[in-house]
Amino acid sequence: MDSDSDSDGSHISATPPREPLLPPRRPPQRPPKPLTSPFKSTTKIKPSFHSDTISKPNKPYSKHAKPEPEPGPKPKVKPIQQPGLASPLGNFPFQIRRPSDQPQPICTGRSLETLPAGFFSTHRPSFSKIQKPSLSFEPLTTPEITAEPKINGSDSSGSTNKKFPNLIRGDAPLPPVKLQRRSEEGNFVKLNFNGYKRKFTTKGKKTNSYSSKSKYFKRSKRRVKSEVDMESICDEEGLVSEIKQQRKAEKKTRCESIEAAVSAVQNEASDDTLVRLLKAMYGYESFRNGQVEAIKMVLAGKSTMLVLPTGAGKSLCYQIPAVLLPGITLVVSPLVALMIDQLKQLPPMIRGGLLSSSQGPEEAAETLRLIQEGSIKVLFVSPERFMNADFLSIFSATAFVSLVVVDEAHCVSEWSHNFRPSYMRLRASLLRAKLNVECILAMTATATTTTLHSVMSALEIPSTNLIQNAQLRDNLQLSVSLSGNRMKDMLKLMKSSPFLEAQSIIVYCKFQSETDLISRYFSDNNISAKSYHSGMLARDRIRIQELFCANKIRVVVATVAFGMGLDKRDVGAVIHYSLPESLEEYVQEIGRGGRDGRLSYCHLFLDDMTYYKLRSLMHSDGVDEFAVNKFLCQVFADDTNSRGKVCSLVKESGSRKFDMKEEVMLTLLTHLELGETQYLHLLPQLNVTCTLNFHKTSPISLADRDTAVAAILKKSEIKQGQYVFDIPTVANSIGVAPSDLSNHLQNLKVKGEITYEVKDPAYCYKIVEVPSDFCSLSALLTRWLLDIENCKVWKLDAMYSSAVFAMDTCETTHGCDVAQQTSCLQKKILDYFEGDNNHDVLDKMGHNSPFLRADIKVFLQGNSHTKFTPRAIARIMHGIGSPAYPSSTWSKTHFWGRYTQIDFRAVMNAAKAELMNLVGKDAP
Ligand SMILES: Nc1ncnc2c1ncn2[C@@H]1O[C@H](COP(=O)(O)OP(=O)(O)OP(=O)(O)O)[C@@H](O)[C@H]1O
Repeated sequence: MDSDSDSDGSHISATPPREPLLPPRRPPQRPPKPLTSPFKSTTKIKPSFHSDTISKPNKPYSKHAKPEPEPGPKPKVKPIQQPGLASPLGNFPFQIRRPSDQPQPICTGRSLETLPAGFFSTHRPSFSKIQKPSLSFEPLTTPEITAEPKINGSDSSGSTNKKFPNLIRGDAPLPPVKLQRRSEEGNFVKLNFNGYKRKFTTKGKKTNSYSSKSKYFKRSKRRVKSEVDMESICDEEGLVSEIKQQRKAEKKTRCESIEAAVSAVQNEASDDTLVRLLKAMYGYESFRNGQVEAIKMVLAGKSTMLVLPTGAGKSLCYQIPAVLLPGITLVVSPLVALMIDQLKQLPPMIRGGLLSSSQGPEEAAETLRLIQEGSIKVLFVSPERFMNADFLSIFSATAFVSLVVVDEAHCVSEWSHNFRPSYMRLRASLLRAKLNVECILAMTATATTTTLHSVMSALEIPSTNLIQNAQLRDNLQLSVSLSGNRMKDMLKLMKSSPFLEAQSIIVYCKFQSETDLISRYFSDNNISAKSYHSGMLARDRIRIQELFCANKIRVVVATVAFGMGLDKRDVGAVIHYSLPESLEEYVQEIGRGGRDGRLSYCHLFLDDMTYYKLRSLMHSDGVDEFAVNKFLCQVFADDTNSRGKVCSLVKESGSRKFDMKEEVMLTLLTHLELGETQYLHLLPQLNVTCTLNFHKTSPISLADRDTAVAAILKKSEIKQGQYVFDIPTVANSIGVAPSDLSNHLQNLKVKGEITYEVKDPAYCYKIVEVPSDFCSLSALLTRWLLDIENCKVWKLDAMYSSAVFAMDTCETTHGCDVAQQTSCLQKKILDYFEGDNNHDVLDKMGHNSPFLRADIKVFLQGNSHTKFTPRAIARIMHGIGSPAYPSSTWSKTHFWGRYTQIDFRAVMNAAKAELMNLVGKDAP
């Protein structure tokens, strides 16, 4: 089963350590469809995206039983220095007035220049000839922030020609580019415009393949409704048909102007022609910083790393190429909710689709049909899709990919705040091999220099192809305050200017339980608020987001699950009730504010208890070398002859056995696949334990004509008349993939031959190479995981240090007032992003306690029947549950969470010493 993530996007649960995690909800079951198999029965192979099925057993086998059918440049950023007005809350003398009612642009553009037509018809664009490449990781110049209103992010406002701090120089004219084409006769314009014309001529019909809810569909409905209204007023005067004619003519004109703009770009992709297309497609007057450069790079077939602030308009940088390039633009996105949002935001002339594991088979089949038909131009997928051979095969067989867009590209790097093992699969070599794609566009709003290095290296993006603007917009006013009672202080803040006037507000909390508590508190105090977190039903989350976007709810109190990709323009304030885990997370979250270019107020409440709690949580993914060693022994079946074998690792039991989170096991398995040596090949995840009943034909007779059934009979245990077996074991014995066996079982089920249930979700893999030295490999992997753990701790400390600096040090050293905290925080943030993950940060943790060893000793004596590792003891003392020592059991001890203020490693060392002591005493 593919596992598209729809979580908070973090290994760490958005639940306080004391609360046990709820199991994930299963999607509703769909009626089974006949699937193909490599076995005796012969049906045509169809790609399947649902390989596991759970069904209730039918009646057991009876001879007479009947089968039952089943179902660019970093803008100089100038600190905002506004005369703040005193707030009723002593600490927050915010300014009430917005500087202007005019929308403020996010960044300024620059003049666009053109090279002669045909420049690229003889040679590939050579940017090096036009602009001087400089090192991409050079520190950026000191930012300046200006709160001056600008006109729609363009230089037309008369802004100065700013220097790009990176490679794509703002002062250098960019050449037109020759479009990347597969073949000379590629009729891609026609293809796009088929889709486009359909959009404009079939009113109210589906546009994007996820379009039952798409805005275009809704727009059409609205249009129809308004037409009905008009009808009642104007019918007699015969105006209705006139209006309709007029609209038709408008659409035709628009369509023609886009068509003309597209062919102009195809003749010559110059700044002018691209601006014309921008205007025709979106109605925007000019490109924002970095956009035209990125589009040109992509059109020239050059892989590009694009780092622009939140809300700067990164999506447009793949949408325009998608219209111009011949094949499909594949957008890899980390969250299903994000994909849906992006799909909805596609302009009408771009037909989009998405594939996610939360879709039903019919929906997925319809999307695949559209891909094969060539109608889909932009396809959104999760990175997990790249493990699915059926998915990849459609691109080698029928459709081709012109461009792969890696959205939230920082997830590729283990040094980012949001590393996803599934993103490791997005290597340039792999994408080239599987999709035959040359051009990759990686986009992010938040990446440190270290993160950028690793993303660009994985995606093989040359350092000359980095387009980077300051990762912070200049219309966010930032402030921090220390709070002893955050609830009360937050209410005060909400009831005072400028928060009182803010139209829409997002409050970010760390834990799900906090969101409910706060939204209730707000509601009790006459502030319309709703909570939002990943533990809620998807439909409730969608509803809340819709109500918020329609201004029916003023405040959303959310965990990190809310907001990624949210493009509500008028969010006037973002409040952090809890400290974010990193500056990246902080920048992403405040980035939801002020997307209309107007000033947005971002306040952070700092409290030490949250910091300590988060600091403990940063250690919840850590593992010890001996656990990794044990894990490797199981993965490779402790057998040097297991090469080529298909194996599985049951998630739940494995996780308990090695005391490792499932996500950590997946990280290790992915490293074993994609590291320097390929030890294994990961297969789609499956439920591996199958309990089966025969119904129509006797098992023996069926086995006579079905090799899979024969193998099942050989490898099963019979329990209460049912056949219980391990799917990979049976698959191994007949040399097929576990997913093929699953599909075959489903076919037999549809024919009424069998019913079965599957359980035990597991990681499946094929062994490619057995490591020769388990010890050194486990040492290497542990070191790597430890570095990741340390990096997370460092990121939290950097966030905390910056907040403390702005609130405290900055005030005393530089005499800043609250309004000027913006410049202090901005400086810290920009330094952080330009640095290399080794800035000095505040160390607030204690490193010893006179009672620590004594407490550990008492704890061990009281639990002498249980085996502990130093890490397990430290986790208990820090109040973090783990698979083998769950909080449901261990939070009952009064040592639970007692030492959160002492550094985790110091507690581990003390625990190690006490354990050694104990062993010494026990020794004869
Ligand atoms: N050149 C432009 N002129 C005016 N508006 C623009 C321009 N380019 C993009 N926009 C608008 O800016 C808004 C934000 O764009 P988009 O969602 O692509 O931002 P983003 O960079 O992906 O942000 P995030 O990283 O926060 O998701 C959208 O409403 C988009 O239509």
